[in-house]
Amino acid sequence: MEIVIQQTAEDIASVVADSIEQLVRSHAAPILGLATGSSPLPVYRELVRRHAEDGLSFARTRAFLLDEYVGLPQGHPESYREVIRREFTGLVDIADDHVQSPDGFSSDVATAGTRYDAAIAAAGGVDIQLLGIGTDGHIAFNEPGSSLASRTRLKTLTEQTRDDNARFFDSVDDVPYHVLTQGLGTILEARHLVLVATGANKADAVAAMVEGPVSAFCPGSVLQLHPHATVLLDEAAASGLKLAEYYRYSYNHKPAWQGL
Ligand SMILES: N[C@@H]1[C@@H](O)[C@H](O)[C@@H](COP(=O)(O)O)O[C@@H]1O
Repeated sequence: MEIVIQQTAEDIASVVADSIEQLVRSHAAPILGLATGSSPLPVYRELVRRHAEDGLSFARTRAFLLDEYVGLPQGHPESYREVIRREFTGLVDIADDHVQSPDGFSSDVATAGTRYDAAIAAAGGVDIQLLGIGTDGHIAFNEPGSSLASRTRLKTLTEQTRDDNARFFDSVDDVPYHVLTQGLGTILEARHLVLVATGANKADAVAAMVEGPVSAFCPGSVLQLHPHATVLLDEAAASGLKLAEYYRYSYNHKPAWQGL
């Protein structure tokens, strides 16, 4: 796992956008894994800017979302399908039918996960998977206790996550209890994992993910098992890391050709 500490969320966005741009320009059929939440928003803003100003095209790109609420009506503004359309895919030239999400609107949520994993595999797998982390250490919607080998499936949100996400709804009572989420095993199959965390409220979860034991108790810690995982942090999110100085030193001495 590589830890990259930057001053601001915009600095992080620029580094991540470089990596995505390199993939999208060089690959015949790039596959992006997209995350919702506020952490990746500066990355999306930077990609939209590069699309508008530098001609960065996503016409050959396909995208898979990490997760989706279950029980919201189709087209609900806070469904992750709508959020990603509003924040990113609707603002660039990626075809709408090239963006897929777990079908939280399905009458058959029990099998929706299996169908979603099959769709990702049929597309050839995800090249770059963007991730955030919840204050309880969850990635996508894999709450503490999620199997490290889990596949896309129905999960129940913790009260902490429902409280954290209440800011997007009129009240916490409107936050669904259930979600469909890529499993930790599904996420591990992406070729490059890129996790972004900013702010002091993420410092404990980041420390547990990076320097704690690999444990279902902190689902983000599963990144320690991936051969190519990059964690991008601002100073506040990195403030609980014991080896922060080493991570800075290592990144500063990285060969220029290596990229993320
Ligand atoms: N399902 C999403 C996660 O993918 C995201 O990482 C997390 C943190 O969100 P934020 O970046 O807004 O803190 O929120 C939600 O629970």
